[in-house]
Amino acid sequence: MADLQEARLHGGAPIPHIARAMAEPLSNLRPSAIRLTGLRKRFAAGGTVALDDVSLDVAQGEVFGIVGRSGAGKSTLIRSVNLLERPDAGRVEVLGADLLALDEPRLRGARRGIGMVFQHFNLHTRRTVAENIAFPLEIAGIPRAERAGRVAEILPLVGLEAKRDAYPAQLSGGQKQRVGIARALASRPRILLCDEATSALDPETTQEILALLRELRDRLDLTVLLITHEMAVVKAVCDRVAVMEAGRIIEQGRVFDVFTRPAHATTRRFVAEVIGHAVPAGTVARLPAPTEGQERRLVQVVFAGPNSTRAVVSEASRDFGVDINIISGRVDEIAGEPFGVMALAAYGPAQRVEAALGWMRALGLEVTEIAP
Ligand SMILES: Nc1ncnc2c1ncn2[C@@H]1O[C@H](COP(=O)(O)OP(=O)(O)OP(=O)(O)O)[C@@H](O)[C@H]1O
Repeated sequence: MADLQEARLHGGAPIPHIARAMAEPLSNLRPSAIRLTGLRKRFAAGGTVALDDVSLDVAQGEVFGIVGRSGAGKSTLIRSVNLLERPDAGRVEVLGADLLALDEPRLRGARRGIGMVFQHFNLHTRRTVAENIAFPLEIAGIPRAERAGRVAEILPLVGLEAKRDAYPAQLSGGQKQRVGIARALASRPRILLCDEATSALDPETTQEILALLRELRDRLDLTVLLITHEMAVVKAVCDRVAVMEAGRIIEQGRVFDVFTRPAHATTRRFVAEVIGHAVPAGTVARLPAPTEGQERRLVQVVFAGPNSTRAVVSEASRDFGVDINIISGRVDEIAGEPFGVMALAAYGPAQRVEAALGWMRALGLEVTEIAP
């Protein structure tokens, strides 16, 4: 019961090992790579507001995800970072440069430091893999010999040496996206923007591409900003995430914190898609009713950090004299940290049930009521 005593000593505040898990995010330790301030964008007078006062700070070396439903403003936001979309108001700073203040030649230079990967790869079908990768360098006027050198440097990074002379039609979806990533890296950017880069891929290939992005981030010290409508992508690859809705960022934070403590209802729905803790109504209907003098509380318990594998249910049941029925449960890993979620039905005299749930909360677990 060491954890319980520790939790009591700390009066229900986050206990030290959980506080440690929430330690300094990368964003506080490294300078900013992308800083967006007060961005606004409306495509037509009286039309939808695509960006409504959006501010965002992405640290160098981070993989930062923007998640939101269709129409939330994600594409407009990511395209604002290299000014493919010009905001009506606000400030766009990339690696310290104020992009909106640059003239055209300087903006072209700044854009070479920002690679972009697209959902549908956008490859030239009549060019080979090597020629596709070299294409942006050709446009930038880089001599042939140097282009060849860069291509030779990049191909092994994306695992495509053997496909150098293949045409896009001869490649799988995952290989096509590797070409898309290689092409984005051709100008040796410091920043990679990924616009739904895995949305056209099957789940297994998605995981491969996401792993590649992380590996490239580590090897090349890239900053990666990606947009997605899938929380599973965020879970697999991001360090931090911002959730967008109707042109606004409604929540942002470390992926682990957003998954374990989503503050906004929309975020909770996104998180539920991945960790699947919704309890079917039929299951709830079949649960036994509480007996005379007892109550039944349906709760969702989120286990994070060191307590994710603790025998909380049996401890609570034994120490507080309540019966606990496990309706559903799973343990997972998010951003390398253990994480579990369970739906429980607790039966017993009201005070004892309340004490058991209070004890779980004091351990640092998130306990929320599920509507019966
Ligand atoms: N070129 C455009 N002209 C007019 N309206 C636009 C244009 N581009 C986007 N919009 C509108 O701006 C809003 C935000 O769109 P945006 O594409 O940024 O959202 P999204 O989150 O990326 O969605 P999706 O995943 O469907 O692309 C939407 O209402 C959309 O209809």
